[in-house]
Amino acid sequence: MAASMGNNSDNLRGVKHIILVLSGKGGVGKSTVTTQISLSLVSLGYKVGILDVDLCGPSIPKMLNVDGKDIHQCPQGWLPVYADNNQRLSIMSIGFLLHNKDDAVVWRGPKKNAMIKQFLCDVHWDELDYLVIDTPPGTSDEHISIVENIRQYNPDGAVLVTTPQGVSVNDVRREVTFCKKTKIPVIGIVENMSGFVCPTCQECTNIFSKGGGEALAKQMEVPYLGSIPLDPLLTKSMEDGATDVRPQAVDVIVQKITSYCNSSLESTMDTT
Ligand SMILES: Nc1ncnc2c1ncn2[C@@H]1O[C@H](COP(=O)(O)OP(=O)(O)OP(=O)(O)O)[C@@H](O)[C@H]1O
Ligand code: SF4
Repeated sequence: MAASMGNNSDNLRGVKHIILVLSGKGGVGKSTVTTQISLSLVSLGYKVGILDVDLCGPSIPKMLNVDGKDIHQCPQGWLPVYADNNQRLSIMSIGFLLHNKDDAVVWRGPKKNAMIKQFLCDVHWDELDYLVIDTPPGTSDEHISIVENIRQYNPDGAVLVTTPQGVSVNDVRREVTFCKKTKIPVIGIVENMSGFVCPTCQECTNIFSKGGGEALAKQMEVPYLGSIPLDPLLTKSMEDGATDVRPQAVDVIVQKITSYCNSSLESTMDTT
């Protein structure tokens, strides 16, 4: 891991909006949704940063084809890696800092929490419209650490990712409770892997019962942002680090996220 440095608490000051991406369990597509949301924001002209704090499974660098890049330091902290030629998408991942990909898996809680704190404070993002934070699965001490370290920057809220299966939906229920307890607003729920897109004819077939995320959103009185189907072309593009396949549903979800964030910014300005 890179040399440690002092906490530069001003590094998030130039970030207009902070969004957390949470999921109740692993493998439901949290990193995919983080990446897709970010690419959609960039396509709208925003300057976006992705902070990959998934200590045990940092997958963002591979998905954006910047795996193995070296991290450089400046007086204010670590410099993120650009994932596009126009320098509108910058990435910082715990994966860049680990010599051995299995290191973080064996860390105890306090070491993980210290790492998260340093990671949130010591990355020099400069000016960003959106910082999208990919968190570890579940609701653990690590999540509390993340929330504690960003609270002073008024994060806009959390996007909760679920899949249509009942067990995943139950996990999201816990995430909603976590957000309520930690006073992080829920921007909304995304149902991922909702139906399967046939690679031959592009027909979408529902394998699991559809609509669990929407029903849960209604029940928990939080917004429903939309569903993203399981698309083998998307799996392949994520594996190859390509950024050319973005389901249409993502842009619709991002429209809802940006209008939520703009209205939360307006209401903050009204009260200041
Ligand atoms: N809508 C989708 N269509 C096709 N493939 C998808 C979709 N969502 C996720 N995947 C694939 O499923 C796998 C798991 O996704 P991802 O890594 O985003 O999950 P995760 O919840 O972040 O997992 P982890 O808990 O390990 O961080 C990846 O191979 C990804 O490409
Ligand atoms: S959706 Fe159509 S093209 Fe795809 S596998 Fe089924 S029948 Fe074949």
